[in-house]
Amino acid sequence: MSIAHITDAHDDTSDVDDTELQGRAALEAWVERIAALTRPESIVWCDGSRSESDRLTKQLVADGKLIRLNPEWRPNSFLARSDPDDVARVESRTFISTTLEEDAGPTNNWVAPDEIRTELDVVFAGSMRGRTMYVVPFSMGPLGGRLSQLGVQITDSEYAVLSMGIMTRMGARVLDLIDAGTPWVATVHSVGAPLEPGEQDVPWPCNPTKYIVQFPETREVWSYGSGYGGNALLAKKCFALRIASAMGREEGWLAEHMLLIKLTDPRGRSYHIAAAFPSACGKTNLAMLRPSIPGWTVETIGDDIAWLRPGDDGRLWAVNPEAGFFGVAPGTGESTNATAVETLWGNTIFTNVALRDDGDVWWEGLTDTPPAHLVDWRGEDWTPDSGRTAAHPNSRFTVAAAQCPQIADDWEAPDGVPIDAIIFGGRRATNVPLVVEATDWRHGVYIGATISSEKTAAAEGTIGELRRDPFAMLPFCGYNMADHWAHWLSIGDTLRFDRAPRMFQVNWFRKGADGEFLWPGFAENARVLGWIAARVAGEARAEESPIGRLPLVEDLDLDGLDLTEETLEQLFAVDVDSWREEADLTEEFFSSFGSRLPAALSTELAALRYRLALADS
Ligand SMILES: Nc1nc2c(ncn2[C@@H]2O[C@H](COP(=O)(O)OP(=O)(O)OP(=O)(O)O)[C@@H](O)[C@H]2O)c(=O)[nH]1
Ligand SMILES: O=C([O-])CC(=O)C(=O)O
Ligand SMILES: [Mn+2]
Repeated sequence: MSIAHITDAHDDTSDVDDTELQGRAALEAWVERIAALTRPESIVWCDGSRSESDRLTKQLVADGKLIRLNPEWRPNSFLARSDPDDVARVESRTFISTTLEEDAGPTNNWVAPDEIRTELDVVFAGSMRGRTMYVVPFSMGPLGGRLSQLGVQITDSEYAVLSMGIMTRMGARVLDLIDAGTPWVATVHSVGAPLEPGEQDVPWPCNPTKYIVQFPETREVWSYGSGYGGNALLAKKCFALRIASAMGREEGWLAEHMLLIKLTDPRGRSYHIAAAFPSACGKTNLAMLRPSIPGWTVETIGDDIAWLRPGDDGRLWAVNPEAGFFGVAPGTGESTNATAVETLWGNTIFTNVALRDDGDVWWEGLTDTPPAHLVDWRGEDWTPDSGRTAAHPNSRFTVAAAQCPQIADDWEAPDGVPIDAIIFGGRRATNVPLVVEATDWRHGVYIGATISSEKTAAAEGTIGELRRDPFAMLPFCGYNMADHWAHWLSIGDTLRFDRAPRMFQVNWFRKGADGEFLWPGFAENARVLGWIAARVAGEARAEESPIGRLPLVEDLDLDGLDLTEETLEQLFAVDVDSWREEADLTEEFFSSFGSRLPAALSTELAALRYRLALADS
């Protein structure tokens, strides 16, 4: 490993005043200050090189923290088994710390900055004792790109360093930009498990007490106690969504929980589409779709996060700030997401999947029939009749986006790609049709603001329970959600009306009376994308309904699908009574934002009720 320098972390530098420093000097002063607080044994500046990651993986394998998979099946790939109590984001311990509580809003856990800083000072004091502290400089978005931002993560987790190396553009080149004066976001992470001299480490150090604290006003993240992705890879949800959304609000752009794709129709016309679905609701799958309908292609740009900015041309431009995928393993297989399966051929870190006897990995849904014997995600023997899943439901893969066989040629375009359509979705067993188009931008913002979805395994809590998840940003918006809606409305005002993206709502998860999904989903979702593209091109009709514009069934390409009339009807049914109840719930939800709620959204709600009343008469 090339180590830029190792400093003696025990110098007392806490009285350094670094507020006047710029560039590298400011970075170094900050690193010294964190080291003085956390007291690591040594400091390593990461350069992002292959030799660095090779050295780290070797070290982790030797320490029993990673299992090297059989290189014959999966070269340069590893399995990590987390602590069984550190398997998902912990929303109850995730805080937005702003001076005023209203600036965090009713959907965030707010905590006062001075109060939490005092607490963090206590928990971080000595938290890295006996460990190495890594300094990880990274760029979100292509280095030097117009929509890109820099950050630095300090961490005492080698797993986090390796994962950040995959998920971001990490390393020495970022330091050059910092030297040149480019601003950067400071993020600090500790697993919160200091080692006493001679103490044996555990495979997955973490702490039962966790803090994931965002300070949007000073653009900082402090994360303690967890090694899990969303809590520990601070570039991702903490920075690229929570901090970046607040930055975007000040600077006139948007940080959203969205996948990005380039869709090409049989005539060779391309459309760029952004889609927001809550965690574990199909972003990665849609991002890597292989259309079932002939002549169409989907290319992947991003699978989780998009940064969007109005261009001088009146269009909305978007970039994927990440460089890798942190995807849900279960349900990813040849028949559902062959692209992901191919992407995972090597150079992948798997977390909490099962280990096969031949040294490869397995999870529910990878193949139809499980192997006769596995070691499950907890490290215990497993057979198909064990009565439990072999992989954790939120088990994940971490892999470079460049390895995706259908990555788009423009995925790293420094100015991003122009967006033609925005899709909102969620997991709804009832009510929400397969696809509906918003009548205009304002209605689209209303749809985004009222998204609700059944809970999944991506966060702690009760799976299946319905919760509001506006813009799929409930756990990720770094400021008052009502201000986020207002920001969307004002972004709409800056776009040229004929060039603004069209907005849609989709639902792959509607169920019939038998409890089965009505829509086959996955590759067949291309049929819905086909209709969306045709709407953008002005080539498909739509039927007005109280909740928006529905396709005429004859305009949907359903060739080769085995759907009964009745199923189709159920897929598109708009039940006025249930929508009245949705409207009542929306009113209640909106009222929790008090006077911060944009008037335009109350108007949209009133208009929906009016249309429902008309439909009923
Ligand atoms: N029935 C059905 N299930 C789907 C569809 N698309 C995805 N899923 C399942 O939904 C789960 C989550 O899918 P992902 O694509 O990983 O979801 P995600 O939104 O990327 O999740 P995060 O990475 O947590 O943000 C997987 O088990 C998929 O198999 C679909 O069209 N229909
Ligand atoms: O952030 C994570 O831990 C995983 C993820 O993508 C999500 O939960 O949306
Ligand atoms: Mn995903």
